[in-house]
Amino acid sequence: MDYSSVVVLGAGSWGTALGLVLTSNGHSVKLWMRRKEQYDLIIKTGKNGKYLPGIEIPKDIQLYTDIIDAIKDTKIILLTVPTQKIREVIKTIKPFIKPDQIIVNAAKGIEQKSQLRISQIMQEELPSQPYAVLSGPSHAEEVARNMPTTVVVASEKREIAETIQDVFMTSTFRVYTNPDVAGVELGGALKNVIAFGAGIADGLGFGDNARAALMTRGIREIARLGKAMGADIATFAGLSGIGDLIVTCTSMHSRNRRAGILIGKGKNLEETLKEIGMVVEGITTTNVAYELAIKHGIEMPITEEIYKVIYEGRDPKDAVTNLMSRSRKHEMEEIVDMNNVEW
Ligand SMILES: NC(=O)C1=CN([C@@H]2O[C@H](COP(=O)(O)OP(=O)(O)OC[C@H]3O[C@@H](n4cnc5c(N)ncnc54)[C@H](O)[C@@H]3O)[C@@H](O)[C@H]2O)C=CC1
Ligand SMILES: O=C(CO)COP(=O)(O)O
Repeated sequence: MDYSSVVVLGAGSWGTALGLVLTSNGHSVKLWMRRKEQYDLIIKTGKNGKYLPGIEIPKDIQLYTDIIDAIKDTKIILLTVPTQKIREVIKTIKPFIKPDQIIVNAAKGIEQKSQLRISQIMQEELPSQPYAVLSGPSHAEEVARNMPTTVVVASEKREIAETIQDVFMTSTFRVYTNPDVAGVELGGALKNVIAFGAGIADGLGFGDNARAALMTRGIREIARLGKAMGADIATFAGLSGIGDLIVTCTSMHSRNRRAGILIGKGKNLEETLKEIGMVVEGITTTNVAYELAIKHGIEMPITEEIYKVIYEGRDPKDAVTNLMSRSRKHEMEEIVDMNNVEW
């Protein structure tokens, strides 16, 4: 089968950058955007405004504002709208989608209302549709400049994962496969919470030690929740787990980290989101992760403190004090049974 035609739904930073990868790989690419002003701006300037400054959009990328027109005659539908809008987009295309069109999700989040991952939304809305998720350490700003990047694509069906691997792979965009859809989706979503926290630490004026602590203890709590939710714990040691956590906690491209920095410096949430001007998935994911931790009985102290900062107005300095003064722990507490270990 010919997989050379792809439609990208969502023309923000990520959708545009992935559109560039696919075009450079010889695919025919359609880019759908909801807003006519954005369409007009790209036509007029050849660039995508604030979403990807300084990057030329090749004329080969066909622009659409009509989503039904856009998905026609394509083999792959790539989702790059913010997570909370994905169900709305799927519902819109549902009556028009063909059974062999593969949905590839590249958004990183969990639906707030239902607490569902994107593959679970697909199960509800389009259960027979072929599905894969693409995730990993990959800032749009670098991908759009052909800087070496590695990602992972997960699907329950090996054939689909390998098809999507071939479609995206270029000499600068290397794609691995993984069967663990839950792990890849959860790693990509939950790292944004920790990155937001790492940003807060930076905004408070802390250093590399605090960031390393948040990343190391953060991946542990991500893996704890992920395991309870059916993911393979090994996935969190991979590109969509620790890999994405590293890039998001350390890069100034990260919207989540930058938002955290502003909060750490004393801005409120409204000012922060306005200043970032792009989706900060970690805000809603913090809320969902906090609730999921309670539901599954999992200790997630970092997530809990970030939740209280965002949603209950806790002073970030108090959040740090709380984390530092927790009762003493064994580093491997969930692996080592302290009552039964000779030590
Ligand atoms: N920017 C990046 O480097 C990366 C982003 N992602 C993920 O990709 C997803 C999108 O992120 P970005 O492109 O950064 O966001 P963005 O804020 O740059 O763009 C989001 C786009 O979605 C559009 N949009 C908003 N509401 C919509 C709706 N109801 N219907 C249709 N379109 C709508 C906006 O107009 C905008 O064009 C997020 O889940 C993010 O976590 C994943 C990897 C890298
Ligand atoms: O997921 C990302 C990089 O892999 C993008 O993270 P931000 O949304 O924080 O920019």
